[in-house]
Amino acid sequence: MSLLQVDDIHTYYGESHILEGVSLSVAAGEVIALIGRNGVGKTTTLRSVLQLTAPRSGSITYRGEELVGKRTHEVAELGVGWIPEERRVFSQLSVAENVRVATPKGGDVDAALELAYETFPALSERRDADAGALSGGQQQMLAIARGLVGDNDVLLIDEPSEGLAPQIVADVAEAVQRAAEEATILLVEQNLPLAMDLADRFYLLDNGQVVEDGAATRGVTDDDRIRRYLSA
Ligand SMILES: Nc1ncnc2c1ncn2[C@@H]1O[C@H](COP(=O)(O)OP(=O)(O)OP(=O)(O)O)[C@@H](O)[C@H]1O
Repeated sequence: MSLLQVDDIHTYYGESHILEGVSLSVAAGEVIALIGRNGVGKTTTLRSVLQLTAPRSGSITYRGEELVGKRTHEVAELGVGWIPEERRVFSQLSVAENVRVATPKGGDVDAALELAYETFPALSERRDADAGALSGGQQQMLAIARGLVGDNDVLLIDEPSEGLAPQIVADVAEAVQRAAEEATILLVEQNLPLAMDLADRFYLLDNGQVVEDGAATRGVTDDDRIRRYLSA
């Protein structure tokens, strides 16, 4: 049974019809990559799941429970975590404080810190540094760590490699892989080889519709049809 099921959703910004019947499913433990050119609706799909931009029609269920119609904080409370492209960390707080404030009320802060540091040893070394002083890759790790300690079973991760130098992208890839040991992941990623390395399956979006899906393998990066969809 799928953990997260998106069924024929139509999502708009005002009059602009952005998602035109997107369906996808994510099973527990999977890493799913959502790929496609700029502006095809990848971020909007994540925003739809979170009810940040609620679909006008269609259904999104999490553990069988309908999310459409819920408030975003209710979706978050069910265990759906969001790691937006802007890597939301508190730059003036230390690494440890960033993890602490992401721990749910009444949660075990020591256990959260241990999980964060065990998953990302680089964060352990910088635990007292201000988050704003971390490298881009380390900030991404911290953003993912905050998602993990927030008691989330699913993480929606938007473009984690965006704007990072190639040697740092490798750190981010490792961060996503480590997070995948703890949570199910729906990942938006423009870097096709990286997406194929990280994911079990992929969905390719074009103009607000899923046009391809399948197993995520390196062979996908050579597929002419897929490459045509991805070239601008
Ligand atoms: N707040 C908004 N108001 C109006 N239109 C928007 C808004 N956000 C996004 N759009 C439009 O919706 C479409 C889909 O955007 P979306 O961000 O989902 O694409 P994407 O596939 O994630 O691409 P990118 O990699 O550029 O983020 C684009 O045409 C975009 O211009």
